[in-house]
Amino acid sequence: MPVTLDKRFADAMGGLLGPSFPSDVALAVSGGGDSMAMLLLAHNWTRAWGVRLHVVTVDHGLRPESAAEAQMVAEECALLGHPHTILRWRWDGTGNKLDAARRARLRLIDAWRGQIAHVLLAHTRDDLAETFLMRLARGAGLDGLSAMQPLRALASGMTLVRPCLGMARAELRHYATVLKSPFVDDPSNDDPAYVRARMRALLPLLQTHGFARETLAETAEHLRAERAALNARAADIWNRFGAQDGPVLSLHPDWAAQTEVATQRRLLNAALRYVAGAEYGPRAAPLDALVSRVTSGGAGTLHGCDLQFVNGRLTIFREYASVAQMCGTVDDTSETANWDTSWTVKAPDLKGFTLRALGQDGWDQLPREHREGLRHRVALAWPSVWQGDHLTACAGLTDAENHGISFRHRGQGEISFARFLLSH
Ligand SMILES: Nc1ncnc2c1ncn2[C@@H]1O[C@H](COP(=O)(O)OP(=O)(O)OP(=O)(O)O)[C@@H](O)[C@H]1O
Repeated sequence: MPVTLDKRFADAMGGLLGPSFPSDVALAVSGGGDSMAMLLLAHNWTRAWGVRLHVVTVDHGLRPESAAEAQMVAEECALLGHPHTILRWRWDGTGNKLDAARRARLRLIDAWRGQIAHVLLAHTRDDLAETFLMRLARGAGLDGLSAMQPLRALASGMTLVRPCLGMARAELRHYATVLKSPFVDDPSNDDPAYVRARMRALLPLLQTHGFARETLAETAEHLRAERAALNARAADIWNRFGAQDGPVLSLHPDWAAQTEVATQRRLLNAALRYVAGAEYGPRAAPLDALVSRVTSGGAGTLHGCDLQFVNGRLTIFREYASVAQMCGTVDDTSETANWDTSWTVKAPDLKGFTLRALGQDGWDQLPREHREGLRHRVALAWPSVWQGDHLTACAGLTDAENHGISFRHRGQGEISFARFLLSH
């Protein structure tokens, strides 16, 4: 079996990232059987391709053993010769514990990865079937039911890669066992307090009534293909009618007449998620209302975005009201700071500066010549750097005008909307 699984892993990686592989990829390894098997598979694979692996474990501190488990992964990585990082997180006791941990994990890995775009996760065919059932129980639509994709670009520029989606959990655990890899079993995987664990327990029962796990996984894959086809149609419309100017998207007024409603919804859903840097799109009813409004010439706001007609084009940008409260003072000697998920601010030293949205008071402080050519409503939501009440720099101005402080939106280079649209 190990040989077969190595070949399947290599084929999956070739299909997802080939033919020219990135020089570096990150691997999220919890210490569980699936991700420890993935570590070995990736290790064997990189030997053939010369790709550098960077392994990361998030110690959630939710169980007393978590630090030792992270250490176990560190030791295995040392044996295999790959760099390993432990990121620590502590739950503040609010919200759903596992959900909060998952979100924090992605956020921490995103902040840690630096220039590495691809992060490999060890989700299996069993996870695919379980997730499908969970989403079905919640009455999800196409996006929810086809949620687990082998390749998923996030608005932040991080791309999640799931090369083990075609493999069963039992196969991966067997692989890890045969190769004598240590791994741990997280007891929360079987704790009926969690919905995923309940679905996991339900699957064998369903199987006896003719609902094969494989069929559920296949249905999820069929829906994924439908979703990909819809994304491709939306991308085609975008390529014909759309334009991106950093964080601002716009569409030629003819776009709506050429596009059926399902594709209009798809395109706007993706645009809202992209501009707001949101993990999920808006709910169906408000999205439908927005689509009918903007396709008949009206403006609107939804999901942290503002949609206005500017010079005849439907223009989509960050809504000021959604970022007006985001304000933080940098308290260490950092050269970079992140703002509103999609912006990076760089300066020789940001210590003591405050980062917030420009707002009307910031706009009023911009020299008149700097305001020319800027759009007031768009600019209000821009990140800006302040010293007390004094505006020092803001996005939309040149680095020289900003005294060497630079603002970079992830749409400027790292991940364009066109790319996001095809792989979200
Ligand atoms: N604490 C963690 N640190 C790093 N990566 C993690 C962590 N927890 C989960 N992951 C990554 O996310 C994937 C899916 O997470 P999930 O919680 O569903 O994993 P799991 O079923 O416990 O899997 P595994 O057996 O691989 O740990 C894992 O396969 C792994 O790649």
